[in-house]
Amino acid sequence: MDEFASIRHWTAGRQTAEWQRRRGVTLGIGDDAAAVDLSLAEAGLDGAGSLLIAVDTMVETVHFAEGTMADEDVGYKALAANVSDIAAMGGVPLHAVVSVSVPSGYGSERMRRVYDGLYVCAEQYGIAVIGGDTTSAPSHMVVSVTLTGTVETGKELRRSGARPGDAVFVTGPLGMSAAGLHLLLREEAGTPDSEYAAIVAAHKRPKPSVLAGRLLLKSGACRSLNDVSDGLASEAWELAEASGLRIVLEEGRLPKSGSLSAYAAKAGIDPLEWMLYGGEDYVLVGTVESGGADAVQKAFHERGLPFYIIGKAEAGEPDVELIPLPKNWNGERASGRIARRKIGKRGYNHFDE
Ligand SMILES: Nc1ncnc2c1ncn2[C@@H]1O[C@H](COP(=O)(O)OP(=O)(O)O)[C@@H](O)[C@H]1O
Ligand SMILES: Cc1ncc(C[n+]2csc(CCOP(=O)(O)OP(=O)(O)O)c2C)c(N)n1
Ligand SMILES: [Mg+2]
Ligand SMILES: [Mg+2]
Ligand SMILES: [Mg+2]
Repeated sequence: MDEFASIRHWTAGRQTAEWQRRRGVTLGIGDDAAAVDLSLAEAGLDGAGSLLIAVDTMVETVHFAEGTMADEDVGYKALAANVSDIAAMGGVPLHAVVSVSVPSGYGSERMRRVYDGLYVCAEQYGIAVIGGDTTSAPSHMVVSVTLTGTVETGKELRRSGARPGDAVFVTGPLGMSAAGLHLLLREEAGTPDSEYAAIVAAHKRPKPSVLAGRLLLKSGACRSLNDVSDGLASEAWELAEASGLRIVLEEGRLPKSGSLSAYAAKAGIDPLEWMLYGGEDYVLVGTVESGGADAVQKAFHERGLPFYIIGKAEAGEPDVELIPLPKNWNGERASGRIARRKIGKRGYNHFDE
């Protein structure tokens, strides 16, 4: 199959013209560029919209490897990682443009499976796939997705809006993806123990919450927002630096799932390592004005969505600190309080030595 037949094989007949038209697409895959009527794409917003644009790339051996992700999972997660960035602006995802670089030995069927997963994600989040690019690659696969979205103009939730006194929250459990990756890289038997299905699923099929971002935006109480791709510590640092303040997290409030605890105990690893520095959680972290925190939490719980207050923002130089659990005390107390621990700007960094 040549390049053009392959592209048709991966994409043709996946989404109806009506599905695309509802997202403003007037010209989809097949010409020099796609065309979108933005006035249609804004439907559903509470007022005039701005265009959001994000791109994230997945590289074989860096983001996935044989044994950690099936081909379908790669396609799904390449799009889901971008959905997470649109959600982190309080926006609604709309259109995806997909670039793939494929080693010649991989064959068209394997890429079709990548697209099977990608279209599952597109269906789940209401996204129109409108174009892309295809090249060969020397030895490893690269999948890059550009995703557009829309958000009420001037209302997008930025990293820079936190203020001293805000409550810091996360919208889901932490560390599960890193634990799942640890298991997948070490599992010799093949099929992992079903007890750990949740951490494996968190790694392969993250579920970013667009609804969570929309609730935060509509609440009027959310002041800053980010998504957790590189780890809570790294993302909290981004909020602290963008907003110019100190973020103080409480270890005892960080949401920890049962399957994470069980697997960490088995692996002999402190789960806090994964919760702070693991990454790929694709939950949202941000701040709400403290007086509005209860109402936001109620709105989340009414919709069956998790919401955890995990700390607070304080005036000061950009910094991230952790109030440890009593078990981690070394007996020290600073001015009558539990000694806080500085949290380094550590997380997943592509250029770490
Ligand atoms: N090669 C690049 N050229 C221009 N901008 C970039 C490049 N790589 C990243 N950025 C920008 O830098 C910022 C941080 O990127 P990144 O850490 O990848 O964000 P995220 O973790 O949300 O995906 C984003 O605004 C992104 O658009
Ligand atoms: C085989 C393999 N090794 C390591 C990882 C862990 N990992 C790779 S990239 C990454 C961070 C997130 O990816 P990035 O490209 O930095 O996303 P962004 O911050 O741009 O959203 C993590 C934790 C993995 N997923 N798979
Ligand atoms: Mg990125
Ligand atoms: Mg992000
Ligand atoms: Mg990153």
